[in-house]
Amino acid sequence: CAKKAKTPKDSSNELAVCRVLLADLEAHQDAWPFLSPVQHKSVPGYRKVIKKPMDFSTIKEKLTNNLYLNLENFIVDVNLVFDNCQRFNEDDSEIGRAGHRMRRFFDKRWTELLQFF
Ligand SMILES: Cn1cc(C(=O)NCCCNC(=O)c2ccc(F)cc2)ccc1=O
Repeated sequence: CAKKAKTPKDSSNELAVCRVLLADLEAHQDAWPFLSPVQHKSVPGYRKVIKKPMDFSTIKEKLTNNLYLNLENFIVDVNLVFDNCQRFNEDDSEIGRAGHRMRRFFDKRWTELLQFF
C-alpha cells in the first residue's frame, strides 16, 4: 500500500509530543544532573571521554530553534544524554542511578504518548 505522505501537520504533532516529553523529563525528581550542560571544567576527564555532550537545556534550545525535524531526531538526543551518563558514571553512583531511572521513565513515557499520535 502507498506509504502515507508525511504532511507538515504530522511533524507539528510530533514536535508537540517532544515538548510534552521534555517538560516531563525536566519535572522529574532525578533530572538534576541533566538539566544543564556538564561543567567540564569542574568534572575532570569529561570533555576527553564524552565526545557529544547533551543535556535537557540544550535539547530545549534546539526544539525552540526548530532544529528537530521529527520525533526521531529528538529521541536520538535524549538517548545521547543517557548514553553519555552511562559511559561516564558508575552504575552504582548517585548520577549513574539517576540516569538509569530517567531512561526508564522516558522509555515508558514516549511509548505511552505514541498511542495518541
Ligand atoms: C550528567 N552528569 C552530570 C554531572 C554533574 O556534576 N552535574 C551537575 C550536578 C550539579 N547540579 C545540581 O546539583 C543541580 C542542577 C540543577 C538543579 F535544578 C538542581 C541541582 C557530572 C557527570 C555527569 O555525567
